Amino acid sequence: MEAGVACKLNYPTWIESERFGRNSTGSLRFSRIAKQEHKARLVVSAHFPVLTSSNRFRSVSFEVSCSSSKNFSASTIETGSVHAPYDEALVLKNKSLEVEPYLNGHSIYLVGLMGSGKTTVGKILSNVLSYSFCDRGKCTSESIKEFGLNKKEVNGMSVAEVFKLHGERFFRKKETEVLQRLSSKKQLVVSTGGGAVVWDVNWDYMQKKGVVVWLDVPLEALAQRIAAVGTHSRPLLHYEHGDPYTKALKRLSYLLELRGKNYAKANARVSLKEIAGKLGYRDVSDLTPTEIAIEALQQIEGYLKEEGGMVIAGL
Ligand SMILES: Nc1ncnc2c1ncn2[C@@H]1O[C@H](COP(=O)(O)OP(=O)(O)O)[C@@H](O)[C@H]1O
Ligand SMILES: O=C(O)C1=C[C@@H](OP(=O)(O)O)[C@@H](O)[C@H](O)C1
Repeated sequence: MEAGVACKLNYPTWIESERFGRNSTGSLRFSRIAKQEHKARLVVSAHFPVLTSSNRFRSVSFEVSCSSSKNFSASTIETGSVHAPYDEALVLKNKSLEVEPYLNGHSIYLVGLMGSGKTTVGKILSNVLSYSFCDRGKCTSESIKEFGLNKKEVNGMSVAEVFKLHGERFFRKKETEVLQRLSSKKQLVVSTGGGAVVWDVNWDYMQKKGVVVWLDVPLEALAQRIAAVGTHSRPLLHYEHGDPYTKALKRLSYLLELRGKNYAKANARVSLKEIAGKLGYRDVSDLTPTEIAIEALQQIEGYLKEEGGMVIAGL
């Protein structure tokens, strides 16, 4: 009987379709009742190892045991291993469902140096949580579109032009005005500008109904990303000389020294170095934006759990 039941059940398909969670290593048990034949209960115990950058599949070793309504003592009918894909979209969705009750409508404000992925990761978070995405001021939801300020443009001018015509202080004041207006809204993911952390008043606005998350990316990785897209839209890099990578690295090192303590005030920190280490990757550039978004949710959950849930004023 056992062999017959076992043949009809495709364990690899089960294993691939089950929720593995995000732990880098661990084990799971799950069971199915086979209704046909003799009402047999099959239990699969699966053990999965650390992910490596060279292989986004997990080699899952499993043991299948079977018991029936007539014979309760389980006997092992098969052991083996399968290659189960790591479905990051599914893991992200599951994580967002887990975090939502703790988040309870709090907005998420992403902070970090320019190029740290606030826009890229922010869009992923807003999609999975069904929150509006705001690239500083301009949001995807109609009701808040009137803010009309976004990263690339201020009143029709590029950020670089605003810096040139009106100076950095004018830009910062606009940034603060926008954060003030966003601060009364819930269910937003806001990609702030790299310098938004410097003015204390901005923290009051971001934390009024929001959790602040710092995307902590190594400087070399940031410089590489910026060099790949050019420095034209980031006026603070124009002060330096050299090729785009060198310009970015020099200025970002200076900015990190200046702002490091401000970023460290964030409620949750997403360290790319730490995620890469946890997942067994050699380099932070192996991380996908979705993997970073998953870690962001994980850190937000940790923070909110520690804070005893919904402590943010006004929620
Ligand atoms: N995890 C990542 N891996 C590789 N490139 C990334 C990653 N996240 C963002 N980028 C790239 O880096 C650049 C800056 O990202 P962006 O999201 O605009 O950063 P920010 O909004 O913090 O300035 C973009 O070209 C983007 O495609
Ligand atoms: O670090 C900063 O002070 C700035 C970062 C830029 O935004 P990103 O962080 O989106 O690049 C932009 O706001 C402006 O160039 C100033």
